[in-house]
Amino acid sequence: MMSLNLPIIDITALQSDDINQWQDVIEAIDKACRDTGFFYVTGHGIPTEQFTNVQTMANTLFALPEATKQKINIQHSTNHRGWGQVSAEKLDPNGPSDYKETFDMALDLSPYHSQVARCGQLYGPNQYPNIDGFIQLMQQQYQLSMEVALRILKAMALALQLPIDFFSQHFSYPVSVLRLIHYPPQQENKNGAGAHTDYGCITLLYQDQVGGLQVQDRKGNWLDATPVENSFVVNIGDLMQRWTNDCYKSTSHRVTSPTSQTTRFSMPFFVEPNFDTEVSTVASCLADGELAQYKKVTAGDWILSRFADTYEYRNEATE
Ligand SMILES: O=C(O)CCC(=O)C(=O)O
Ligand SMILES: [Fe+2]
Repeated sequence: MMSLNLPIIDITALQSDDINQWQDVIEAIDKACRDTGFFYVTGHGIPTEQFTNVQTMANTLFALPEATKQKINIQHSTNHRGWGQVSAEKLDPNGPSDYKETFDMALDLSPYHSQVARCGQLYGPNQYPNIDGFIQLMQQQYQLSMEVALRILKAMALALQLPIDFFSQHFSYPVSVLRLIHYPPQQENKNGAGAHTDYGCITLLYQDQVGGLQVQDRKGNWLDATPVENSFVVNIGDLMQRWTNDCYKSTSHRVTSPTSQTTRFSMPFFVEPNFDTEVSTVASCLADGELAQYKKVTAGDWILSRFADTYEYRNEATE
């Protein structure tokens, strides 16, 4: 398996109030988005210690007895929060089930919030395990990740000759999700997570040093996205691809399971805007007379349609 030469982009400059300082980063991000749609980001400002703490917390969660985790099973959540058992997901609908255990959290809204009435399938309360400090640490991580994401989205907007807040303005009630993933080792079947594209704007992925993430290049080859310490792997999701008329590519990726006693931890932050965000091709991504390839879509409707492909139990529930 070949390694992939994904660019490593230090985004420290995006913390500067002086946008002139952003130029090199903007150009590097723009190039990576037009090329593989995958890049590493360093200089995000989140200390290593924070990730270590979250990873320790995740280990505690996944080590709980099965019966305890069942109490917060995502299959009993109307708004897709909580613990997902091994094989609950099939990211490649035509492939085998994913060999991974998950925990999803997002914006915590009361069941009576007006957004919940708007879309109860994506908004509402979280389901948390009863572990000291868990809620606070996860909410912190969500907040910190969101700040990094919005900085990157601002750089992308500028790269696309759009107003700086073109994307970030749609994050007052985001449906973004922070997910913890535990990949147990396997002997035979090597699928950890099936080939897929992500649904949203971008994804920030923290991964430990075990490896297993693979990205498909333009020729269809699967290449290793080897771990880079203290970085996020950033990739483009479907909504951004639609917004940019394929200028920015939503690239297929998958995960192979670790073998022989190793477990792998990863933590994607799926950066997804307000449910009602209308996504239609931006003018700067169309040449004169060129037609948009995608119809206008509402972010939430798009995400729900992709969910339906991934989780069989959701279809059973709605049929
Ligand atoms: O665990 C990983 O490295 C990637 C997971 C992923 O692609 C996803 O959950 O969408
Ligand atoms: Fe993914």
